[in-house]
Amino acid sequence: MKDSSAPPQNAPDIAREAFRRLALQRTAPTPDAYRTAYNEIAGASANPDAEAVLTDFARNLVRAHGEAAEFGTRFNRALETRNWQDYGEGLSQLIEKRIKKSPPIASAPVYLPADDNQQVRLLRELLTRTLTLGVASLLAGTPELAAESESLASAIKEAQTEEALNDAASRLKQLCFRIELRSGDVAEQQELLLRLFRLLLDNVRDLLEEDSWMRGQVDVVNKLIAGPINHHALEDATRSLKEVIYKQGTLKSSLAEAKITVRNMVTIFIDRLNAVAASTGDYHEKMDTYSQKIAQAGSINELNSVLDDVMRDTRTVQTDALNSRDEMLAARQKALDAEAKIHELESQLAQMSELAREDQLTGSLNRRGLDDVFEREQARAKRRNSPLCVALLDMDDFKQLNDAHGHVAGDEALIHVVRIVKETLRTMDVIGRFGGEEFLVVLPDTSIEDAMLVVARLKKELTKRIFIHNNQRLLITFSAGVALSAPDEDPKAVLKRADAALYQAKKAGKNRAVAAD
Ligand SMILES: Nc1nc2c(ncn2[C@@H]2O[C@H](COP(=O)(O)OP(=O)(O)OP(=O)(O)O)[C@@H](O)[C@H]2O)c(=O)[nH]1
Repeated sequence: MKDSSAPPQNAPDIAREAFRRLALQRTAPTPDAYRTAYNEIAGASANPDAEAVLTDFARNLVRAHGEAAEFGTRFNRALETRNWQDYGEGLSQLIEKRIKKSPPIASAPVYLPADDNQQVRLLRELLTRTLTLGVASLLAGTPELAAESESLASAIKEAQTEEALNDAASRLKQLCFRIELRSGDVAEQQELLLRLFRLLLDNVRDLLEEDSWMRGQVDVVNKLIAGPINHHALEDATRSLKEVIYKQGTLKSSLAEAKITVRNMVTIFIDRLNAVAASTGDYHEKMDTYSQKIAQAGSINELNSVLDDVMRDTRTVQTDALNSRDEMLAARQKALDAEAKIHELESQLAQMSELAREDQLTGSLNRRGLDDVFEREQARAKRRNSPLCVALLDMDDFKQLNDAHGHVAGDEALIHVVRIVKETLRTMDVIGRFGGEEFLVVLPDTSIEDAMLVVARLKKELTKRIFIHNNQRLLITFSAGVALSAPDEDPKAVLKRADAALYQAKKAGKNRAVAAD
């Protein structure tokens, strides 16, 4: 059943109630009177709580002081007379007054909550530390950016207002932008420097082609700039470069000293020869005079005195000649000693240079050394029109050997293989370490058939001279790819063919050699 005291809910009911109210009040149903009645009924019905809210608001204002209380009284009046229009106008005026009274936003500091919650405080502290300790020290090379980072950190630490924080945020953005620009510049500069350095090294290398001992130095520097440049690599390379420079410097100065000694010896030698030539020349002249005097001598006494002169002069020449002979022998000995020293020093230099081409573990050549040898042998093969072969050897199941017997056993096995290869091959054949457990053997003046026989001989030798580790006999085998180099073939292409043949050998069951196409 419908509650007759409840306000009407829908439009037809509200309209009916409006006409009823006008009739009861004996008011003429003009459009204005009808609209007022309708709105009154509809307003109460649409939001029965709105009036309560407005009443509360007015009541609170009345409790305030001054102007606010005046507005409260006005609203109360409007409520009593249900003059919503006046209430509305009053509200607008109140809002307008409040806004005008407030100072302009720019100068109104909006204080941040005094008690930032724990996380915000932590974040603020982290940002400050990042800027002072991290970013500023990374920017040590750019003092103005480092200073800005530190000043920004203290600004963030002290920021009390939203405005101060906004200001810090835009400074932070600006700083990031400047750092980005700066690091771009540094990376570019570094790249340019490296390129320049490489160019310089290449040129130096060309100039030093004949001067083999200097190549050791160039190789170390080349290695340094080839890989990824990190702190460790830089330290290692600098240390080894210093060592090489120091050793080469010492040898160079000893070599220079030895050369000076030889030169001095030669000078003395020539001086002595001159002295002998001079005294004997003089002697011959005197002898001519004496033989004339002898021929013209008219008496024994005269002849005796001439002979006395001859004897005296002869003795002088003999003494000079003996002195010269002793001095010359001594000088020759010194020259021989100096020459021996030069040979010794030169061979030391050659060894040092070889070191840069040598694999430290096995003492065979390294990749760089192999490149040089292959290039040299290819040129020689072309000149002599002789065949040149390479064999790429890869240890079989080496990982298994490492896993079962340890890495040291693996290392010793590699050394063992190199020793056997060196002892089995001719002196002109060369072995070098191509990669971890891969070796390249360069076989000059060898046809592909002979190269296959050489590899078979190596295999046999490895089974005969078995590798022993911790009193255990371990059989080491390898697979091989053998290739004949065409006269002008790019070394990379030869190796690629050898590698493909090696792959075939592995695929076919390992412990075998395959000749490349
Ligand atoms: N001890 C030692 N092991 C090395 C050295 N260089 C490479 N190795 C190891 O050699 C193993 C090569 O493994 P793989 O490439 O799987 O070859 P593999 O086990 O010989 O197998 P196959 O070639 O298929 O016969 C790896 O375990 C490397 O760690 C080295 O200098 N010393």
